[in-house]
Amino acid sequence: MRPPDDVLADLLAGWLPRQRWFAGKDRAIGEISIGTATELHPGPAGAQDGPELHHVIVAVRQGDGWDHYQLLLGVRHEMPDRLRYGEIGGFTAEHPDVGADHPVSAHVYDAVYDAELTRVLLDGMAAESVVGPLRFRRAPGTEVETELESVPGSAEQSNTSLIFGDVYICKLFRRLAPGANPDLEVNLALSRAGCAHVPAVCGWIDLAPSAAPALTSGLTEGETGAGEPTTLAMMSQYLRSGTDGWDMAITSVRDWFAYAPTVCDRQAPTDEDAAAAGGDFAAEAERLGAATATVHRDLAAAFGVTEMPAGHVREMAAGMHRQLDEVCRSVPALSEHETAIREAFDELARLRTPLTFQRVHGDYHLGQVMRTDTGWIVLDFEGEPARTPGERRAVAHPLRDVAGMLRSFEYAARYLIADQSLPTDTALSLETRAHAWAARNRDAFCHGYAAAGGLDPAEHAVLVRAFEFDKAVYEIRYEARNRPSWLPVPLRSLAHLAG
Ligand SMILES: Nc1ncnc2c1ncn2[C@@H]1O[C@H](COP(=O)(O)OP(=O)(O)O)[C@@H](O)[C@H]1O
Ligand SMILES: O=P(O)(O)O[C@H]1O[C@H](CO)[C@@H](O[C@H]2O[C@H](CO)[C@@H](O)[C@H](O)[C@H]2O)[C@H](O)[C@H]1O
Repeated sequence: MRPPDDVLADLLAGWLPRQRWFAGKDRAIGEISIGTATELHPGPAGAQDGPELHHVIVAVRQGDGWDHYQLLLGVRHEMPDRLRYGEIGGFTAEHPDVGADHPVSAHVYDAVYDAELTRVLLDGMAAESVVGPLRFRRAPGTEVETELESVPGSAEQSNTSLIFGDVYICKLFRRLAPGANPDLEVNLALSRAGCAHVPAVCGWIDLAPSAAPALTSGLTEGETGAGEPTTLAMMSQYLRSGTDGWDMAITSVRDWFAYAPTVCDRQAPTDEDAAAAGGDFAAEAERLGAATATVHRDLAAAFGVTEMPAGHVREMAAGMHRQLDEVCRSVPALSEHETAIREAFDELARLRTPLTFQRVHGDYHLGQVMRTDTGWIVLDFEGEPARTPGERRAVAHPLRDVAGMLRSFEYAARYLIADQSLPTDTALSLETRAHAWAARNRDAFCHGYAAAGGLDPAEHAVLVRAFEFDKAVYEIRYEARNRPSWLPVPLRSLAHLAG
């Protein structure tokens, strides 16, 4: 028993825009339709009075475009308090045994909060089950433990991750794109190649190509995944000793801000200043740079490299201008920096050197790396969520990732001072310190990257500057759509970059 499609669509219209992973907060929802619905628990022969688990793909129209989201829906007659947080709404259903004459009330909710139901995912992967169009997979040579309870991850993220007993982390891709997800593809290839900087993949779930029509409404032919299975979820080894790079960086920034302003307000702090402030991140930033160069080397070995003629650089610059056109229309505050950004893109277009492209991370930032007891581990090779599937899997220049991480140092430096209500003097002093923190860690990261065999960012300043601006423009659109309250963070750091 699940809500009739029209009832579910109505309930979702109010609930979806409140979800962190919903990527359309800047536009009104025009229409919602239910694509596939697959009962995962109790299954056709199961008991009728226990909680139910349904896997549902919904298509959401906003303006002329459709997006497809994956949901795990729980259905119960009685909602325990511990699940209220995920409640989507109540509905009236036919009684399962006696039918329409005896309606019963029920609740539908986000089942990621219900450990009683999410274990079905582990069971499915352990047994390599096939349920309707859903195919559960185990990584070759891996056994999947099933007696584990899940809790949803608390990290800042665009999808939803379930942590199973500190053993596995299973990421449910929320906004689906047809075809193999690059996160799975790259992680499998890098693990196979023995790369020490990625977690082991333990299993995954995909959607059979026959169900692809549920995902392709409104897409062009090139974006429809060409008969491949679509990745729905990926389960990896949980890095229990790990700390998120973002959390580490923010701790360091906090120490830096708290330290005596007379010293920290210098534009180029010394090692002694940093040591006295405590929580210095520069040594980690340098190690992170080195790990990044190693991952780039392994990606090049696993997927190959492509020499791009100089003409391609002009096309790349044109693409950056196009994104800027679009984002300036939706976020007018960006227009203030438009001239400086366009100049950087034009300078890029004038470069005459051929460039070596390869598979890269594609959305590299401090939230995508974890410091563990064995070193830095790189996560989430999914590419930027707002890009098309083709763009996410395309080769690119490795300094694009470097620029992404440089932007992340700028973000971390300004996250704590995004509050608009700070008195002007305080804001100015903190901005100076933010700049100093970012400059120190940017330098350390670039040094580590070049020393470990990566291209030296200092020798490719035009490229790095254009990539940084391009990323900043992307971020402004991302924040407007996903986390409007964060918009001041990239806007402020952009003001600095645009000088
Ligand atoms: N293998 C892992 N072990 C421990 N924590 C992880 C692991 N993978 C991801 N995380 C945590 O989950 C967060 C989000 O992961 P990520 O793959 O970036 O998700 P999303 O694509 O939804 O942003 C990371 O920042 C990290 O804190
Ligand atoms: O990690 P995702 O693949 O979901 O990436 C998206 O979300 C990120 C935020 O969760 C976003 O990153 C931006 O915010 C980060 C701080 O939360 C910051 O470290 C990054 O530098 C900044 O770009 C990312 O852009 C987006 O694609």
